[in-house]
Amino acid sequence: MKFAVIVFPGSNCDEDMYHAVSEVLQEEAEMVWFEEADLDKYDGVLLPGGFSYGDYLRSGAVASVSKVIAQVREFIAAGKPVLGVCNGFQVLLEMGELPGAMLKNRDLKFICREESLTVEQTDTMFTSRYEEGETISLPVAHGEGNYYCDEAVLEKLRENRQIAFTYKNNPNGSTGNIAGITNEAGNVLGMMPHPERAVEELLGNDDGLRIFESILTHWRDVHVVNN
Ligand SMILES: NC(=O)CC[C@H](N)C(=O)O
Repeated sequence: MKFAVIVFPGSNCDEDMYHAVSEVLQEEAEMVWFEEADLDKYDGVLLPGGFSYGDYLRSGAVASVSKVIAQVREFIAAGKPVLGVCNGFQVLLEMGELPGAMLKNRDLKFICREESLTVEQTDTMFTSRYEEGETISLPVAHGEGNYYCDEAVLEKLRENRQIAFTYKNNPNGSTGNIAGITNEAGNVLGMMPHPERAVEELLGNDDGLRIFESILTHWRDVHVVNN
């Protein structure tokens, strides 16, 4: 499986994402500068964390109208997997590919620590390797991680089983304790916690690795023909 890690001016978790996929998952990955992307040759797109365009206007707002975005939309429309982490999640929200918006953290402070999460949904191409209801621990690092949506959207997210992860101890004020959601079609996951920072014991925790393994498992199920 071949992944593109999209790099924007101000991305700072791109190397971690690349490491997670190429060194730990041991699949192909390339760093792709947002102006030079040709996403046709990739099977998965990873939108990494960071401060794209210095979080100018709102986090992810400028990146969401940058050059690569038309191709990301085509990639999503083709049903291929797109994972947005932290700033990547913010970009997907600003694109309108995921419902809701991101506000500043409830306490107006940048939060950088491990958080316990509940895996709410395992029937997705991103979470199939977890147990439903399982508690995992992942690092968070954000200033604008307070996920907001109105009651009607929250209801729809619940009904469609689009809530993938919730916080056990809501650190930022997110509606419904939401830490990560998928799109309706199920091929886009946006999440604030950083799975790429928790993929091996050397990093203190490997709870994030199963997200990448789930994507790979799904891709193999669809593409690898057993003779
Ligand atoms: N780690 C990150 O991706 C930071 C996200 C974002 N720019 C924020 O602080 O909210």
